[in-house]
Amino acid sequence: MSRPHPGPTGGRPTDTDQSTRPTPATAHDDDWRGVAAEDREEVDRRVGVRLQARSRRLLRSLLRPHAAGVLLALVLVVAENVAQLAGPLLIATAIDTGVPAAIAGRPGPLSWHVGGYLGCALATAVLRHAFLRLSGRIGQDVLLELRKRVFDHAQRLSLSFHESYTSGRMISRMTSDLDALDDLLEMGLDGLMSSALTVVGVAVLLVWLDQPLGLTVLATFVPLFLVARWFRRRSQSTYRRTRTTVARVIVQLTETMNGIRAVQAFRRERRNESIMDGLSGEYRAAHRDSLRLVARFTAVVRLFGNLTTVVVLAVGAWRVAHGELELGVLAAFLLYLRKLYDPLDELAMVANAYSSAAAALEKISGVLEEAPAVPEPARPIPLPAPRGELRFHAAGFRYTDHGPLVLPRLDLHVPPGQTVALVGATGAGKSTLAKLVARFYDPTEGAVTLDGVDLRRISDADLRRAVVMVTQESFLFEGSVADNIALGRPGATRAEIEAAAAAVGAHEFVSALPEGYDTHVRKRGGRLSSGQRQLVAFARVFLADPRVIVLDEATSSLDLPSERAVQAAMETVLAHRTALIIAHRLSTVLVADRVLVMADGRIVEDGPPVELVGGDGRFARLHRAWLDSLAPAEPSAPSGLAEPSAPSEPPPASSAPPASSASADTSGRSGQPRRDNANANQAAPRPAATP
Ligand SMILES: Nc1ncnc2c1ncn2[C@@H]1O[C@H](COP(=O)(O)OP(=O)(O)OP(=O)(O)O)[C@@H](O)[C@H]1O
Repeated sequence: MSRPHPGPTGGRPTDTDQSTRPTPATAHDDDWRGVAAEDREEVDRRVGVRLQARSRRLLRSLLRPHAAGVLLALVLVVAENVAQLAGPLLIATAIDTGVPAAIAGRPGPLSWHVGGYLGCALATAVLRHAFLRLSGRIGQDVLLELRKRVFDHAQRLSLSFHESYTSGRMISRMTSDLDALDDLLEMGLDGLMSSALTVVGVAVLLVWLDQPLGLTVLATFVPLFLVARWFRRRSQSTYRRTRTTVARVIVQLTETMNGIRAVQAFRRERRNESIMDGLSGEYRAAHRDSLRLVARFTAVVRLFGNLTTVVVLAVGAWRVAHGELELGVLAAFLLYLRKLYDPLDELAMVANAYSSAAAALEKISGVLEEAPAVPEPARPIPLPAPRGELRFHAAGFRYTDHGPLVLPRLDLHVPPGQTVALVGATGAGKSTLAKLVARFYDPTEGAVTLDGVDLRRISDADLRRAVVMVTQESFLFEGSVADNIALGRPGATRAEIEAAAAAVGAHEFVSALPEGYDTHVRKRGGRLSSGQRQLVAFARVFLADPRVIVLDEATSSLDLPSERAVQAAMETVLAHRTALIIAHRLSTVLVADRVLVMADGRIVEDGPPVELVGGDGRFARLHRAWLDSLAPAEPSAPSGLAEPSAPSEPPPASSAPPASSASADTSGRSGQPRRDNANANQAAPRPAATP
């Protein structure tokens, strides 16, 4: 099920799953695995067969735990159908024997027939009720299980999968696709079982009642079968298209709503409207095509039904007139005919729901088949007390199989407890390096180790305990402030949560909130300011107490007091830990023990910050360029360096860090010598705060 494949999601087999790595000979055969064939409306026979087999496997695995229930449902529906089918038979014998006997003064047989008919009617009602309850419960249990499987699996799929798959498509799998399956389970189990049984039962009875007429009716099944086959083939691609187009609508909706601020800020409403109109039009067209198909199919089935009734009536009447057939038998025959074609109509509906659900299952099973690109090791090496020593061993990385080499063979050693600031122009590879440390991705070549152990050999639990990445977003989940801090260490006591908040200086503002630590932060922490959100995120990390922190430090949006508070909190959190900081502010760069200047995925300078600033390397030039940019009268910054954002606006350290200003607001935690302190105090604005 979870066999890795070289798909668009970047799922790469690792050394932990060598045994299942596809060989080159099978690479072409794998072009349908996972979500690889998801956007294809037309698939060749080979792929179609495999996709259907995969869907069936999933359905079987979902139904297996309910085997006993499904069996009981089958028994109930068979019994119900028997009871229902007995009705016309009782009427036939009542007409042919019961009524004449009653006319002759013997009401006994007719009363038996009437009583039997009543019993059958009651049994039908009771059995139907029991069947519907049972099948409804099984259907909902199956859906619950599938929803849970998809959600759990999606959470474990790697960042690379979600980056290319998008949340909109995931939502589509969890909503409209599951709804399609719900429709099938709701009406399908009932419709399919009772219709199929009725058709078979009626067919047998018709032949038993009168062989020539029965066989005439059965002959019409041949063209019906051909029509059904045509419908099934056509509906597969139509429903595949319906599922794909509805997913596109949801993707567009999700993207628009997630970026509603940007949409309004850039007046993108018109453009979005035309995109949405196009996508909705495609969805409507696909849906309309499927409805047309159903309309044609049901109309043909009806036509067959009615034509057959006409033939049976004509032939039957002629035979009754010639004494070859009893009137009661003809009446029963015509009643049964109705019972034959009504379920055929229903079978058409079931086939419709089945095609829709099959297309949905194809997509859902594709997601479930995706393997995490960073799988848990089968035999992890325990890391109970990590020291925090990081090493890159000729680590190379590309985001996609054929994409550019973003990090070409990187060698790096970070001793335990060292604070390393990563600087460099945008796109230099800082975040990529940081993400490899947090194991959001595995290196394409080489290895990254923690305390000498390849990250791929460390269990998720150990790795998450040892390494924590804090991103710029400081993502807060819905829930209270305390809940959000406790994410760092689930099960932490209230006292521990408050102590963590106090350690990073968050206790004061949290206590001042209307309900203190129990205050609900609202969606994405919308109730808190960005500085407060960062403090909560730091408290979370402090509580988690990891050995290694990877920090994408961005405080450019903060006002001065908030930035100071965050800076102080950060220093508390970083103390005695190995830290890799994507430094956006010079204050951070200078408190680091070491600066790595990156360009094109390589480390081009490496040393203590004061040394680099004092030298004549890239970092020093960047620094001087920024200083130059602060003096409008003087010549502008030398070209060929990362440009400061504007002459009057200090750039983030990741572009050009000004040493001077940073010294003014750092506490000197690192104890590094400050060769530029004299400069610092006269210097100008803070680099990342307001100019
Ligand atoms: N998910 C991704 N898929 C494909 N390419 C990516 C992805 N993320 C980053 N890249 C590419 O990798 C290179 C390095 O990006 P990275 O985000 O590591 O740079 P960075 O130094 O952190 O930049 P910034 O300071 O702007 O965040 C860039 O060329 C970028 O386009």
